[in-house]
Amino acid sequence: MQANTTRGFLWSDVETRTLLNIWGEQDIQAALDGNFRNSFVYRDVSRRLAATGFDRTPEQCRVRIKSLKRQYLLAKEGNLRNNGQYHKICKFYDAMERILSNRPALDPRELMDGGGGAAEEAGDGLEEDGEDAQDGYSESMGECLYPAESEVKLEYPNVPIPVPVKVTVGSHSSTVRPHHSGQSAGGLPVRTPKRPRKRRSTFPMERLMEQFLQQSAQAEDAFYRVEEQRLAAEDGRREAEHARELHMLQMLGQMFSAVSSAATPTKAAPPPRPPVISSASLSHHLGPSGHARRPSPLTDCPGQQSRPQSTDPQTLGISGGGARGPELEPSRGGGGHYGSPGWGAGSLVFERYYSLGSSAHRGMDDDLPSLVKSIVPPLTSKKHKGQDGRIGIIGGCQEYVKRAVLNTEPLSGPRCDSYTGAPYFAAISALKVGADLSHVFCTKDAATVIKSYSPELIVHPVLDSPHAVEEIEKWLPRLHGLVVGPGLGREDLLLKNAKEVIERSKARDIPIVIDADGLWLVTQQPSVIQGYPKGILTPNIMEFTRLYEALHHEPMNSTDLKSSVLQLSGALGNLTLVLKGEQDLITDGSKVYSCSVEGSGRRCGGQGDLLSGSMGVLAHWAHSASTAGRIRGLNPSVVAAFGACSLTRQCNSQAFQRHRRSTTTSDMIQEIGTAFRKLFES
Ligand SMILES: NC(=O)C1=CN([C@@H]2O[C@H](COP(=O)(O)OP(=O)(O)OC[C@H]3O[C@@H](n4cnc5c(N)ncnc54)[C@H](O)[C@@H]3O)[C@@H](O)[C@H]2O)[C@@H](O)CC1
Ligand SMILES: Nc1ncnc2c1ncn2[C@@H]1O[C@H](COP(=O)(O)OP(=O)(O)OP(=O)(O)O)[C@@H](O)[C@H]1O
Repeated sequence: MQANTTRGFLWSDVETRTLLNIWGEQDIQAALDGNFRNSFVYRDVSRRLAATGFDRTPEQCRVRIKSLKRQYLLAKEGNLRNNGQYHKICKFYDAMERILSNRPALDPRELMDGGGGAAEEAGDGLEEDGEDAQDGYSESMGECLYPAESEVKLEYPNVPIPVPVKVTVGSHSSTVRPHHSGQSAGGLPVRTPKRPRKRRSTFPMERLMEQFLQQSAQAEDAFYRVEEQRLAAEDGRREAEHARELHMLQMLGQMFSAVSSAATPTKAAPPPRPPVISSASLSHHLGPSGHARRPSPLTDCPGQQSRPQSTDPQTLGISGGGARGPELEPSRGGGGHYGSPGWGAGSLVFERYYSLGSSAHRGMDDDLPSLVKSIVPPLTSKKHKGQDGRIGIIGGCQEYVKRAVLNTEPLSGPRCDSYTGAPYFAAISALKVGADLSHVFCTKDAATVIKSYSPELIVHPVLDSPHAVEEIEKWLPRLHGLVVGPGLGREDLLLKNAKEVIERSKARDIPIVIDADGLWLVTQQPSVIQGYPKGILTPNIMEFTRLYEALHHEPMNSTDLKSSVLQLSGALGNLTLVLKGEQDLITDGSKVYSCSVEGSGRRCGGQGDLLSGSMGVLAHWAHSASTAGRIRGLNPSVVAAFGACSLTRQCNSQAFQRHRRSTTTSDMIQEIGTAFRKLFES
């Protein structure tokens, strides 16, 4: 007698093969065919198996066979034969194939409903089959795990099939209730198969695939969630580390300044008052449009008299497009004032110099380049359009107007307020830096022209409409940053509308950058932006001088620009100021930072618009970062200003390397992507 290798409910391969040999015998198959009351057949199978040395109950045999049939069916219908996978699903595929290919069809009810009446008849009840459990089938439930979706293409014989062989029928045979009274040749009762029940069986592979795909998608989701958490944790760790380093550097800086002030007590004394020059003398120095009269913020329009005339070679007018006169070259950028070694002293003023890249800066406590890097939002697939910034530009007009005089001075002639380039430069720069949407609010006539420059811009022809403020205000809830002034012109109506928009934007806490003609407005009505923590002014030397004199009612000291910016910022309620020039001076009234990223000698018009447009985006990012606690101890507006200055200068340098003297602002805009990467993403 063959040794019984059965352990518990597990079927060994030898045992399974023996079972299959018995089950495949012709008489057994014939008895099973079309016969759903088959317990007597399995009793015979069990007896024959016992004769080979394996003790299994009839029910165990039936369940094992059922399981094997499911595996076979799955492998066969899943078309796995071609790719050789079928053996993985049905180990005994070949044996099953050999046996079942002689049968007309495989009865799904044997697989799906516990073998018809057999389960009811089997006195032993159902036992869990270890191997079946491993296969993932639930034998005890008597069900296939695959829900009904696609029909199994199985056929049933219409007529009872005679059973030509003798099968020992046990005492339970009496319980078999044939539908037909006919007898087989062997005397066994032959039953007409029941009308097929409503099929719960369906082809499982599709369902399996669906489940598999669902699970893969879930696994992928879970992976990304974990990955996001990991990145956030990493960010947090880096920020904490950075904050700690900053703190230590600050402490070191304080120690050094304490030591140095103790060593040189005379340094604490106020610097000697430098020679004073007025905007008039500066204008005289710069060109023929200078005016010696000291302006008043309320009644005077100092710039109006010094407005560029067509004779000024630096004016951007069509006729003035030639190269700047060589005699003007040194005066631009303060004629060396910015670089003057004299402006380093003064106990109130802490200087910080930065040049290209974070490694080259010589700052002690505030690592501005790194801070700018830290505010740049990551590019992830999880974001939606608009999240990285929706920026609005207030400016752009195209009209030839006779200007109404705002002061007592006579107007020296018609003035062309026709600026469509400036708002375009600002808006496209905002996009190129990384804003998702850029809106231009301009006059009706300018809109088509601006739109024609770029389809990427959203242009609103509302600035001169009777309901301009209401029209623009509708958009404010959607804007993250506002740039007021590029190409705004100086028409009363437009300035009035711009002023109202600034007021309403302040009420919404939107960062506001004011440049060009917007500064003209501030010169006349400083209160429009005074003390607003999210405001930034970006004057060039002319605009700065006008502002200074309007606020201080005295000529500006142009030899100590650092003190001047501090004073002006203080007078404007610690507003952030950027004085553009050979070095850009940035302050919020507490310290002066200097951005001296190398540019070039090329000073084409529109560079300021690139600066203000990109600053609008960076201001949004910086304030968001600050709200999220990623910038501590430093005014976010200062960080944004420093970022935009570095970027503009880097663009200038890169464009100049390619185009030399023919460099234009459009060439610089082309460089924004690479310049940004080089400065902030390397
Ligand atoms: N393509 C365009 O449409 C452009 C339009 N722009 C717009 O033109 C309007 C007037 O702007 P302006 O800048 O001409 O302002 P202003 O009308 O106040 O003129 C300033 C004067 O100062 C001179 N100046 C500027 N910086 C100087 C410096 N560092 N040293 C010596 N002189 C200096 C200029 O050459 C000019 O003569 C604004 O609305 C502005 O936005 C400019 O942004 C340039 C490009
Ligand atoms: N002498 C200089 N050397 C290097 N960079 C400079 C110099 N002067 C200005 N810049 C840079 O050019 C940018 C624009 O400054 P600019 O003085 O041209 O502004 P603007 O006159 O307002 O421009 P716009 O022509 O748009 O009105 C600033 O970011 C500044 O850093």
